Amino acid sequence: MTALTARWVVVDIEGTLTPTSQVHVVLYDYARPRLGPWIDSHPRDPIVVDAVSAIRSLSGLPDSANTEAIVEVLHGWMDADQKIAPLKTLQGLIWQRGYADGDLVTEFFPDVVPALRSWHDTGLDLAVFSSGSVAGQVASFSRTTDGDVTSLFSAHFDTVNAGPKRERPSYTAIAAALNAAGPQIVFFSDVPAELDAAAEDGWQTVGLARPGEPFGDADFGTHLAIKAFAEVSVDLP
Ligand SMILES: CSCCC(=O)C(=O)COP(=O)(O)O
Ligand SMILES: [Mg+2]
Repeated sequence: MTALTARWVVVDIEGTLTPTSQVHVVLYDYARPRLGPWIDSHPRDPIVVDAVSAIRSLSGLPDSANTEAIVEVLHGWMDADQKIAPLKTLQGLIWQRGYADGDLVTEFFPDVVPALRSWHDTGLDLAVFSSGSVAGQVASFSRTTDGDVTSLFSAHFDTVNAGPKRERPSYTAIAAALNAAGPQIVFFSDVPAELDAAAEDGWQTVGLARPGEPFGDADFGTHLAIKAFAEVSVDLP
């Protein structure tokens, strides 16, 4: 067991809290057939209008491109697992509805909720930094096989309110928003490049090398690497 001290615990979602298949299979399969109908049924929702306009400009589609062409771009991005902000925004809205309707339930790795609860009970503050939109994050924590765990988290960050996950300025922005210095934050992620960016900003970093996951055999370099949260303790200084 490795003992860490921190004020904030910041966690990634996919590959860290949930199996990658929870996102790539369950959530992506849910979103795929609903993207077109969602765009067409929300023609005046400014969030949807802005997302569609960003998709057009990022993909080089003309203003006249119809929903079918936009959905084709979105499916291509999903197939390539490109976590592009307007796609994540639309997915988040669809998942929010799916969780509210009872169609979706999040399944965490078994070590996750006991660790989150124990850190929260110890007095640590918990936050999320994921490519999934804040709306999607909150919805996915509201209906899980361990119940509603939204109250464990005091802050949520995504690529819109913080920035890309593999770039240092995103971590600088999050630390500022949390009113914390980098060394007071410990970040858990399965992606070494994300840990590198956080470490550049002075954060403590822990890699999740979960067996069977895409980064289960990755080289975590100088980052502490664990297979499950039970291998570390985090306490207040
Ligand atoms: C309901 S949030 C789903 C998470 C998601 O969409 C995603 O892309 C996960 O990426 P992460 O940065 O958490 O690895
Ligand atoms: Mg991840």
